[in-house]
Amino acid sequence: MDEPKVTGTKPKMSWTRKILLILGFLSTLAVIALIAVAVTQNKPLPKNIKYGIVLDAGSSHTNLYVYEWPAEKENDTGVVQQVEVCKVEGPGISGYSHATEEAGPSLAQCLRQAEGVIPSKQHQETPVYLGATAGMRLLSLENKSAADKVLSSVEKTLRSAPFNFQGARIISGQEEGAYGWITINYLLGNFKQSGWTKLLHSLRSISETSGALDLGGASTQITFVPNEFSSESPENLLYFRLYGKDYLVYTHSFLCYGKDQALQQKLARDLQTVENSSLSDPCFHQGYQRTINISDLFKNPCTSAKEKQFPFSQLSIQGEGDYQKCRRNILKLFNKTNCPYSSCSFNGIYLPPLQGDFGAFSAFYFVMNFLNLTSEQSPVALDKVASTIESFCARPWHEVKTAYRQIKEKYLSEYCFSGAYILSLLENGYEFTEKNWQRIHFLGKIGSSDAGWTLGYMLNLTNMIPAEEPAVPPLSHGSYVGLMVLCSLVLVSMLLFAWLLFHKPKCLQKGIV
Ligand SMILES: Nc1ccn([C@@H]2O[C@H](COP(=O)(O)OP(=O)(O)OP(=O)(O)O)[C@@H](O)[C@H]2O)c(=O)n1
Ligand SMILES: [Ca+2]
Repeated sequence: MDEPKVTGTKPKMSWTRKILLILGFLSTLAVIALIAVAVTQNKPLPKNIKYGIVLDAGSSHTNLYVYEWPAEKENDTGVVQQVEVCKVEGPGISGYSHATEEAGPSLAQCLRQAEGVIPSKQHQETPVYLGATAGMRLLSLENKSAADKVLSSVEKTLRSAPFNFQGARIISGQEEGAYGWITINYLLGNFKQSGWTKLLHSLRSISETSGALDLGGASTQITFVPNEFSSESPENLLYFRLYGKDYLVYTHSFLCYGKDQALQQKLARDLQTVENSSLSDPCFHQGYQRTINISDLFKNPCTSAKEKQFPFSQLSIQGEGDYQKCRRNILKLFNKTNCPYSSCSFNGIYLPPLQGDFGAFSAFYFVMNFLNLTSEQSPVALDKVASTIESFCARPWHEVKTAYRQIKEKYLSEYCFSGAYILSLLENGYEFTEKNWQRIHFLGKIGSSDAGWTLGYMLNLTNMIPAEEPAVPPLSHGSYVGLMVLCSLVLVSMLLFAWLLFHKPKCLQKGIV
């Protein structure tokens, strides 16, 4: 049987169609190549991590912080983060005034911990700094040679660690305030905004910085950018140029107004009025008792002026748990009578009108956090804060002790005093009102980093905050690849559309579908 013959010939492809097909094929190839190049060639380089160590030698204890950041992004804001914190066992380094050679070895365990966190091949290049604050400032006023010996002991230990020792020194109160302010604004991303956030911020005019409130054991700092510039008290003004912007910052550090020294001051003053060796104290819980050596009370420069002879060597403190009385008692620590400037906080110290938001950290945070008063979702009003502290102070000591067994007795017994002191300092000292109280944010950490002066100190000493804004690529790698893919898809769609226009496939011709 004859095979049926195929009739008719295949229509010849027109030249236009052929060219279009080739063009389409080549464009698809080009798009694939473009995407491949975008993804591979521009892939961010493998991260090269750098490390830095700062020891915060505070009056009550020493903390060691390890920070890390990607080497390529050193000058960006918000790239340095805390990866480790180690609390040194025992007292702050100023507590070694009678055994100065033991100050350094007390840091050894935390240094070993840092060795475990940082890859060994990077130990040598990792800078280590130690900054001592108010405890050492006081020791150096009281006994300069003991303070020097403590610093030498600490230096010896730090030099024997495998890191790159960069110095151990007492930082000034001004530096402590300024670096705390730099830290929180760096971490909050207030210094530099890029791209959309910059536009958004300028539209909402929120490119402001946040003030910093730091409460330590021996000193307290207040730092912020005031609204109006005044040259009344130049020692309280600092000038910074950061990321291309000028900042005039007010700062003051009150030595002896940290929470431990404020309590010492209060006790030294109350002692002047006692007739026997017993003192009723409204700032401790009812049923709480503590005995202190009178010679210890007058040992440091915060209290030494009040020293006199007493017919007893020990003082027995009995708690009364009376918040209102405690507030009145604390008020006497703030001398508001004479102010040589247009406005003052207390003790004749210049304070410009308070301005903007404040981040309050260290003991401001520890105490308010213990009292459950730090919620950012529903900020607690000033009167509610006061009533919470009042009811806490009114609880008998045995009840408080059983309710918070896990908390160190030294801390727990002082939260009533500390709560009352914080309110006195903020309300009476700095004159925060019901209204601007709402602008205080109690912060422990920002992201993974503790709020405090150490990060700002390291950023400054490693020149990681440039004066001028560094040039940044307009697009991030992700946005670049995304844009590439989008453009390619648009291109392919257009080619497909053009092809469909010139060569209508049969299925799209009228009447077939
Ligand atoms: N969970 C905690 C931790 C600490 N504290 C107390 O908070 C105070 C301040 O602690 P800190 O900010 O660490 O002070 P230092 O840095 O040691 O002191 P300074 O900055 O004045 O040198 C100390 O009295 C400490 O007893 C507290 O009540 N509760
Ligand atoms: Ca401190």
